[in-house]
Amino acid sequence: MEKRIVESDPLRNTPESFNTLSVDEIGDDHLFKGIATPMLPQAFLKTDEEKIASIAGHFKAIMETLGLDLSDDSLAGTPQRVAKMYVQEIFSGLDERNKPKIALFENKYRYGQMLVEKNITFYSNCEHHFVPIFGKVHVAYISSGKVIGLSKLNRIVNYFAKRPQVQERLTMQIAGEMESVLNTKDIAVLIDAKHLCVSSRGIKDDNSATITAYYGGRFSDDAVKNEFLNYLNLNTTYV
Ligand SMILES: Nc1nc2c(ncn2[C@@H]2O[C@H](COP(=O)(O)OP(=O)(O)OP(=O)(O)O)[C@@H](O)[C@H]2O)c(=O)[nH]1
Ligand SMILES: [Zn+2]
Repeated sequence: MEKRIVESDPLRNTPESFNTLSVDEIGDDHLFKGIATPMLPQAFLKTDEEKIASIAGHFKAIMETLGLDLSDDSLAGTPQRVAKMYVQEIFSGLDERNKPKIALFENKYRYGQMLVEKNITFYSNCEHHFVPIFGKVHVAYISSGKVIGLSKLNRIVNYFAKRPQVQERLTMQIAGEMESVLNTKDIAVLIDAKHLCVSSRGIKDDNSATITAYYGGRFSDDAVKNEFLNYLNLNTTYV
C-alpha cells in the first residue's frame, strides 16, 4: 500500500529518500490514484538555490540562442529573475514542503449544508507551452464533522496552481486534497479558466474559456449539484 508523503519529510533532500518520494499520490484505492504531477525521483536532491543557479544558466543560453545581448542592463538580470520566479513563485507548488498547513475545527454549530467558496482567483501555467492559465475556481464541501478555515481552501487551490498544469489535473488534485483533508467524498470543484496558449498564440481564440468540474459523493446528485451551481450565479453586491 503506497502512502502519500507528509509535508515535512526530514529525508527530503537526502539520497536515501530517492525511492520514497512522490508528490501528491493521494490515497491508494480510489479515483484520485494516478493524479500526481509526474516527477523525477531526484526531484528534491538539489536545494532551491542550486535549482535557481542551474535554471538561470539554462535560461541565459535560451536568451542567447534567440540572439539577445545580455550585456544590456535590462536583460542582464533576466536569467536569474526567471529562475527565482520559477522556483520560489510560479512553480513553488511542486515542493510538498510548500503545501499549506490546514486548520480544521469541530463542526460545533452542526452546520449541515454545503459550504461554497466561490471566485477563488488563480494563476497557473500550462505544462505544454509554459504560458499562463488563469481564472476562477469554485469549491464546495459538506462537512463530515470538521470545518476548514476558509482561507485554506484558497491556499489549497493556489498550491496546486503553482505547478505546470493541465486544467483537468488541477481540478482533480484540488478535489483529492479536499477529500483527504476534510475526510468526506462530498466535494465539488469547478474551474473556469483562460489558457493563453489558446488565446495569445496558436489558434488565437480570445473568446473561448475552459470549464472543468468534479462532483463527488452527494454532489453527484442533480439537486445538490444544481444547488451548488445556482449559488455561483448569485449576484451579490458586496460593498
Ligand atoms: N486537455 C488539455 N489540453 C490543454 C490544456 N492546456 C493546453 N492544452 C492543449 O494542449 C495541446 C498541445 O497540442 P500540440 O499539438 O502538441 O501543441 P501545439 O502544436 O502547440 O498546438 P496548438 O496549440 O494547436 O498550436 C493544445 O491543443 C493545447 O490547447 C489543458 O489544460 N488541458
Ligand atoms: Zn498550453
